Amino acid sequence: MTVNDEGFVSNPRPVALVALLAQRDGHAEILLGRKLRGFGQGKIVLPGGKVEPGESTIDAATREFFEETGLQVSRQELEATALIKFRFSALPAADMDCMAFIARSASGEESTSDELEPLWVRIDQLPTDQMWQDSKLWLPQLADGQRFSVTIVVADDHESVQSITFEPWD
Ligand SMILES: Nc1[nH]c(=O)nc2c1ncn2[C@H]1C[C@H](O)[C@@H](COP(=O)(O)OP(=O)(O)OP(=O)(O)O)O1
Repeated sequence: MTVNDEGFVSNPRPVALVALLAQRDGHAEILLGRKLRGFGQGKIVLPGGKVEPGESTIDAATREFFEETGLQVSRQELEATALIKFRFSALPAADMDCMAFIARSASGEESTSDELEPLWVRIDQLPTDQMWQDSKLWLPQLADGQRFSVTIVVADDHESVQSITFEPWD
């Protein structure tokens, strides 16, 4: 449990995210997806979702990634790379602490689920106009394999970035 600057108590939800990276047609690409329902519907995000009670973060990462994209990643393949804390000033109940894993290979056929439409995008051409405004400030570093912890405060308009703070993470 944390108390934010305004004194509100928040209890961030644990979330696991997976960034699958690959060279496709000579370009460095990442698998993102358009969220088809739930929080942030319509936005392009990293695949992933809630860690269930009693579940390990890495198990949640493989399970959510498979459920949302149809692709399987092995636990050995996943590299915990960044801790991303989203704080929503207007909606503290939506706060989340995300563990982002990088994967460099996956098996299976990707398919659209009822939660996500998977989309391969070039890392140097991220569709930032369809993503959360903060994502362009940290996703390139994640895709570059940098290790960091970041806290993002989304402003009351539920869109703009009120603050973003990077910290080293070991
Ligand atoms: N400010 C933000 N910037 C960003 O890039 N991605 C964000 C974000 N806020 C939320 N997300 C993403 C992370 C993750 O992909 C998704 C939220 O995960 P969840 O699937 O847990 O959401 P839901 O509320 O739909 O829960 P489920 O019931 O698990 O489907 O939204």
